[in-house]
Amino acid sequence: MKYCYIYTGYMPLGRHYRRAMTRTQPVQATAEADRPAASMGTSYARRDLYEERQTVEAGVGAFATAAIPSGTRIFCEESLVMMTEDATQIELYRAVASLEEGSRAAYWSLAASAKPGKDVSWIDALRQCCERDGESADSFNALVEACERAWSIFETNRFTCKASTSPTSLTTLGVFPAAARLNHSCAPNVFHRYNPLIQRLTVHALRDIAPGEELLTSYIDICHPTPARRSLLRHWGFKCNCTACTNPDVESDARRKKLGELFLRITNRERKRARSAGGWGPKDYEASIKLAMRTIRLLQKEGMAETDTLGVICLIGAQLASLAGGKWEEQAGEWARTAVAVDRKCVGEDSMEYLRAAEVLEATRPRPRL
Ligand SMILES: C[S@@+](CC[C@H](N)C(=O)[O-])C[C@H]1O[C@@H](n2cnc3c(N)ncnc32)[C@H](O)[C@@H]1O
Repeated sequence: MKYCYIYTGYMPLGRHYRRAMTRTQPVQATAEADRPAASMGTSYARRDLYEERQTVEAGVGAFATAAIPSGTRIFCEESLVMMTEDATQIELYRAVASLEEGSRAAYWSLAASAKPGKDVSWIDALRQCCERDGESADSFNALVEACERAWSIFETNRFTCKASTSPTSLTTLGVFPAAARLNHSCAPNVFHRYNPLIQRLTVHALRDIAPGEELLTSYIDICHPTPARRSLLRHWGFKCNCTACTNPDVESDARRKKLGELFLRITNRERKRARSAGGWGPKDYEASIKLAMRTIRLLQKEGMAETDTLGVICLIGAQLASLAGGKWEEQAGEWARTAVAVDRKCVGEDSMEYLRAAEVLEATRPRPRL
């Protein structure tokens, strides 16, 4: 009988069970697998800038131990495990069990507060494998428990690495052991994003952070009013006590709701423009540019000008204004400069977002007359 080390000790991992698990899809994300290693850089967590500490209500958190200037990259981390959203508990367990010892211990040490999934069909599949292998009921129960714990840790700590872009594509999620200690706020002071070019999760300071402040990221899209944010955060099993949630102000909620709507309208119009194959006229451009303007003003009013959302809208606005030309040319340059500055701060110069913004900025520069 083969044994595989997991957090509870040694556990039987029989012939059928192993075969059942190897039949499943590969667990490591493959999209970036063939990128050259040279572009990936190193992994680090700036322990010289922060420390992990127990909090009163939110488990372990990360706290600044030095002044952290806005834009500082605090984490640049490889994932321990990366799975597509359709992966089963068994597949996840297999991925964790196959980690080298240090990484496996790091995984099992993470918080587990997410509730078990509703779909329990994987338990039947596991039972059949265990029965075929002649495993005892105790072994089977321990294995179910291990799979459930692996799942809860994953659901508690995963960050989105590749968002689904269509109904047929799947979201990829990863667990990053140091960044996993970041607690949530709907008024965050750091920003996280997976960078596929370097295959790392990066976390940047959104503003200057003073020593003693907790580093807080947002697990969700914050362009939602308080009740909607609360509902999204139920997944992590806590009620957010950040400034935006404890004093929900009607005007702020209305602004965040409006921001969500405007964002959707702009992105839908952009999709339409992409399908129009150059058939857009000046009025279409003007309507989209005005939507971008309204969104940017609202972001500033809501105190969200520090977030990456501003960079996204400014980039769209800059592209539209540049294409519209004429009276919009100056605006195109201004928005492109803002997008470059926001992306440098939030995701860094090695990110796709920054490179795209820099390209748009270059295109908006006035051409010398011949
Ligand atoms: C990614 S982990 C963050 C690190 C975690 N606190 C730990 O001890 O390892 C997510 C979990 O932390 C807790 N958490 C995060 N943000 C919180 C907050 N604002 N208030 C209360 N609990 C929070 C919740 O239990 C959540 O499921």
